[in-house]
Amino acid sequence: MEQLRLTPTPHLAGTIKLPGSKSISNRTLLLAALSSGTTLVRDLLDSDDIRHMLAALGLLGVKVEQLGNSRDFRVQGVGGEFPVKSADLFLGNAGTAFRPLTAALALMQGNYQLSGVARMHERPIGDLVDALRAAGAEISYRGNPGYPPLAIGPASLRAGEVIPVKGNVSSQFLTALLMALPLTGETVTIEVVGELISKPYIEITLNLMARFGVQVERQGWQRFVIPGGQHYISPGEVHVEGDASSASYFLAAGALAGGPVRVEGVGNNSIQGDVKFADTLRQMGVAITMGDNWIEASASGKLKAIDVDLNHIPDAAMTIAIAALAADGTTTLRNIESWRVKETDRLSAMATELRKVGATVEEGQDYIRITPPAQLLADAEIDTYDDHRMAMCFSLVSLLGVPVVINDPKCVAKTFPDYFEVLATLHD
Ligand SMILES: O=C(O)C1=C[C@@H](OP(=O)(O)O)[C@@H](O)[C@H](O)C1
Ligand SMILES: C=C(OP(=O)(O)O)C(=O)O
Repeated sequence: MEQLRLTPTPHLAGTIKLPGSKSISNRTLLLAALSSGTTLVRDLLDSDDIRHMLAALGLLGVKVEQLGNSRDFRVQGVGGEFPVKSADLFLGNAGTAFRPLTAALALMQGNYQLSGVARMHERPIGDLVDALRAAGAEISYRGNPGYPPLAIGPASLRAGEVIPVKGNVSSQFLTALLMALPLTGETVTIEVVGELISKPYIEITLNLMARFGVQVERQGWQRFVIPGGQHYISPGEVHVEGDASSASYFLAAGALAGGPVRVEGVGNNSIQGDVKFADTLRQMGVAITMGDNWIEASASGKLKAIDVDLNHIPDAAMTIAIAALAADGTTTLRNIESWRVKETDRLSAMATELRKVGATVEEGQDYIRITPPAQLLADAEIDTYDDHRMAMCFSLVSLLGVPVVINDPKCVAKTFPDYFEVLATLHD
């Protein structure tokens, strides 16, 4: 097993340029592929999740050209229908590829097989499959009911139905329906059953759909009407902004190790909900400044313990669990049950690994309560569970005065392959 030992770095400052947003990269690739016209996608993220989407689109007959060695890509849209009608797609552990492709392929009148890594086969997809079946899709489970792998056949679409979808397990199911159902050309109503989680991700979806010419009428978070007769049309160019979840590690570094640390690529103009991570740091007493395209964090004394609902920023919320190690008391993160069905059971993993550095942790079904120790334990060997965010989060322990060992650090490849190299560019 590979291990990375990070030595204590009491003070860090500097500026980093963020890699592209995962959520925007994969949505933009799919929308560009489904649209009519050619789209120049600029500053696409370079990571495993995006490679899986690119490979899938290639197998489905979409022409995507990388411009030299840049992260700019030219996507030739297929005008609503993939030319390849039969394909076997492997999508790793990329939720932003698996869920939206399931919905789009369910409408393609072809035969497709979708699979992923073992963990992807433990991540639920039943609520999305139920919703697609209500629209007339033909989808079967090749393993356990409710989970990938899936087999998709030609649909017998039912026009004019109201499609119900549960919103309490993953917002990606609603995102997938929103992106795919305009392909039917019919007016479609999607009704969210129960409380919708991770709401800001739906704003990203609607924003990008609008850029590709498809408008959705919404009544709050409960009802989404896609008027018929709309088609995705390339806007010509889409720039992928920096990843706001990846920004959280550097902003936390500024908060824990003096700073100032500035991230470039997200700011006031961002369409990503995870920029709100900065507000939570502010609540903890961190000094935050923000421009249209940058955010800066620096420490201003000991962090304050907080009790917060973080349902709106489930990914960046993990970084708050680490900031809690530097707080003046017990911090409680609430309404984060979706952590249990992500790259690993993150509530259990976070509790186990925080205890290794000496924290007292209470793990609830949908919350975690963290009390820092008087003295952090040195050289804790942190297991990462093939979860990029576990590795990136626990790297920050080295900013709290003790060395830390990260097991299997390469799992950061899911969203941020050169994370540790970029972290090392911050200086004393
Ligand atoms: O739509 C998206 O781009 C995402 C939605 C969130 O998932 P859930 O809606 O499952 O919480 C988030 O955790 C994931 O990393 C990306
Ligand atoms: C939950 C995550 O990924 P996915 O897009 O696979 O759901 C994540 O990146 O934290």
